[in-house]
Amino acid sequence: MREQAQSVRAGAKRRIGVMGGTFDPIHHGHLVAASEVASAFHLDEVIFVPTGQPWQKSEREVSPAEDRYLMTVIATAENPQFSVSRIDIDRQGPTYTVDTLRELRDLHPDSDLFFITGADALAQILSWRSSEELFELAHFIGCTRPGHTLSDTGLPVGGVSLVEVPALAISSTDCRMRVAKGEPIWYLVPDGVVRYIHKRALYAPAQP
Ligand SMILES: Nc1ncnc2c1ncn2[C@@H]1O[C@H](COP(=O)(O)OP(=O)(O)OP(=O)(O)O)[C@@H](O)[C@H]1O
Ligand SMILES: O=C(O)c1ccc[n+]([C@@H]2O[C@H](COP(=O)([O-])O)[C@@H](O)[C@H]2O)c1
Repeated sequence: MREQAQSVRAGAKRRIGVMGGTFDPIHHGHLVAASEVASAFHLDEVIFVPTGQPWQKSEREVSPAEDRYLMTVIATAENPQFSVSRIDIDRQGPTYTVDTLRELRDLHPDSDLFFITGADALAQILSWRSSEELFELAHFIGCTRPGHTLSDTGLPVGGVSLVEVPALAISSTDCRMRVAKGEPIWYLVPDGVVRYIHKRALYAPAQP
């Protein structure tokens, strides 16, 4: 029976989760969402893809891509199912998910891609570049997030699944504000990320 299951699996396509984000900084809300979706959708792996230039966040200064990339590596290092890709930070210009998914499809032609997003990002998806093509490249999985309504209204039928994940009312904005005010972020982000933020003096108020 076990051998049969393995042979079925051997012929199956790999199932790859893609968790895109600015990750400024990465926090436990991101990690729980990725872990829950990996389990619920039987994913073989999840690739975290830090954005290069998040064009819909252009109204605020974003930390250097290299810092956001390294924090994401630190946060995911212990999980053998998780890895981090540089494709978006190494591409020039604004980051568009359609480019991310095209590149990942070319790198993993025999895999099915599942793009993982929180309720807030899912609600904006029709404003993303080439949004109609996105649903041909990947299946989208929207996760619940405290303070946001999860809905697939207006999105292609069959192109999106909605998943309830354990609620973590954590945001990168709140983490940045806490650091700026000298408040703790222990247990909101992985310990190594707390130490990295202090080492690089990220989010600290500018010196007069
Ligand atoms: N607590 C959370 N629960 C579920 N999904 C989340 C959570 N925080 C972020 N996400 C999702 O993770 C992805 C990347 O998010 P992002 O890096 O922008 O973090 P953020 O906390 O929303 O940042 P910011 O506060 O700077 O806007 C998005 O799809 C977002 O919806
Ligand atoms: O493709 C787009 O036009 C687009 C616009 C806004 C956000 N995204 C992607 O959505 C993901 C979450 O973005 P953010 O800004 O909430 O960190 C991340 O992978 C972004 O690249 C993509």
